[in-house]
Amino acid sequence: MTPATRAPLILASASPRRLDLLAQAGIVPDEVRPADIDETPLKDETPAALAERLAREKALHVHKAGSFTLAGDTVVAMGRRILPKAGDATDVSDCLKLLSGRAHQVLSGLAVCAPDGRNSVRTVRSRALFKRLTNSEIEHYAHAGDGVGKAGGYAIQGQAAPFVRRINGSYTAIVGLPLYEAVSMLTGLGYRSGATSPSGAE
Ligand SMILES: Cc1cn([C@H]2C[C@H](O)[C@@H](COP(=O)(O)OP(=O)(O)OP(=O)(O)O)O2)c(=O)[nH]c1=O
Repeated sequence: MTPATRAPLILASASPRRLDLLAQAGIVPDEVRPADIDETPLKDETPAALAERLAREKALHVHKAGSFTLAGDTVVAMGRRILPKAGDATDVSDCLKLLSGRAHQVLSGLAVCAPDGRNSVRTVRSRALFKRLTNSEIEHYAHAGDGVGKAGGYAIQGQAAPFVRRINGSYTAIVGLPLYEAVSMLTGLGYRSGATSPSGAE
């Protein structure tokens, strides 16, 4: 085994959740630099294509030669319909009315830029099924503030947890960063954090 290279890691994110999730994997970025990009979907862009494009753009926006850069993007969709990142209680309530009693997809774009110029991008797909929500549950949650700033207007790690009957895929992806895939991509491009690297079966 060759000695580990230790190029710095930049997390291209303003999301405290992404930082916390990385810390769970024993990875502490050397720098956190939010990427201020336009997140408007392109005409006819699919949810998966949007998540992947935004993750790539965020990573490229802040990447510096000689560093690893990691970025993610979460898109909540019902079929081809992309739900907004909720800006206020009304958005949260509109999203929950759509999500109530139905299944939706969570598309998690991931992008890693390596110090040697290589890039890796992928999308992780998860699915969540919501219970049927009462008007009072919707209004209570919308005014609690928990869903504001979240894709699809809810946070599975917060007060919306009891709304989720079932998930398929990756819990950490729904929270904001698919950890298995993120760590695999980083280590695949040569990042060494000192923490365990993924191995064996998924
Ligand atoms: C569905 C869901 C989304 N979210 C969050 C994760 C993301 O932070 C957010 C989706 O917006 P993103 O644009 O993916 O991320 P962000 O704007 O918060 O941060 P940045 O672009 O700087 O990295 O929704 C949850 O926290 N829990 C959930 O259950």
